[in-house]
Amino acid sequence: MTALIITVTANPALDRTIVLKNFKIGKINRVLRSRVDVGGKGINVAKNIKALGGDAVCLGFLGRSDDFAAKYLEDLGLYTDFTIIQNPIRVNIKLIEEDSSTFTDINEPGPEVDSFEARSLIEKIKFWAFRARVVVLAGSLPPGVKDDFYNEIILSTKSSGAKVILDAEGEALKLGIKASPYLIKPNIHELSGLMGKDLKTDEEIISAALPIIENGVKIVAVSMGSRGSLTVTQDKAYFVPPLDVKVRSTAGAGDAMVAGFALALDKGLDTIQAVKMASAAASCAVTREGTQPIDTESFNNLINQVSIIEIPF
Ligand SMILES: Nc1ncnc2c1ncn2[C@@H]1O[C@H](COP(=O)(O)OP(=O)(O)O)[C@@H](O)[C@H]1O
Ligand SMILES: O=P(O)(O)OC[C@H]1O[C@](O)(COP(=O)(O)O)[C@@H](O)[C@@H]1O
Repeated sequence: MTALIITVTANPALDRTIVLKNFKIGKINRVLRSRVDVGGKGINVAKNIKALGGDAVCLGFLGRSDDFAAKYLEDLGLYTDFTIIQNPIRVNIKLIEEDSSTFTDINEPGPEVDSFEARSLIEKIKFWAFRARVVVLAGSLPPGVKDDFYNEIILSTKSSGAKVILDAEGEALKLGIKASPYLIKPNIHELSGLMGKDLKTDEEIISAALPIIENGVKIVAVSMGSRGSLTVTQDKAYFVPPLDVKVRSTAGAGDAMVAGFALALDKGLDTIQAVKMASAAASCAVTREGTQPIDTESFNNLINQVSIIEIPF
């Protein structure tokens, strides 16, 4: 078997996207249109890897009644090996207000997971990591799963040689970083939360990223929403301004970015190529409502428009 990309989604979700003209709080709101996507961070990463011509195996938790979600992913051509748990996955609301182009996420905590279920996912990940070049650990942890979940996975898959990408927040991110994943992709709010202060300037972001790199993480890719992204390595920092696209929904932009990085690492591309793929994928994602996969044609178009500005430090 050739090397694969493994994505782990501990907290999958059905993303219900609701489009309104404008949200009137305390009133009846009529929905213009809506859609449902099988999502959650690792799953979105896998959907986008597939859309870009790669292969991925989706691991994570799915409830006993959620086999439709696995079927949906298999119909997209993805491999799945979910750990089946008692309780069903959550529903997350993605609210789009057309008039103001405002995007609001309302995420449920997710199903309760017991320690036996958590242990069996860890064992599955260990098995698959030895068949993978890249392992993506992404998203929140559902109730019952301990904050050191990602930390334990990173440590226990080290000997596999697979490169781990971690996209998490809060304590799970903090503890995960201690195990030195290859790449982390916090957004600016998540990195600010980690530092305990609001990071605004490039200099502040670079200063926050460098100690993380000194501790063993190779790449800190910080997404900054409509401001683009800043990717920091041991000796270089690359700023990518946002591309000029029509933004229809920001949900899933970070996941598309991670998909670009994962695919680039899987292909053994250098950091500049990886940043290009990640940025083009993220820009593609914002042009589509909900967390549907990106499309190859616009990706191929946008990748030529990515400009990378090296920031000296
Ligand atoms: N409003 C926006 N306009 C243009 N590009 C955006 C916008 N929001 C996100 N992006 C693109 O998607 C990337 C990831 O978005 P971000 O919101 O920072 O991630 P996350 O979804 O993880 O919070 C950004 O670096 C940028 O390239
Ligand atoms: O696990 P979390 O942090 O609650 O995030 C889950 C949500 O994030 C998404 O994966 C989108 O993430 P991004 O906007 O960060 O790319 C949705 O599919 C899902 O509803």
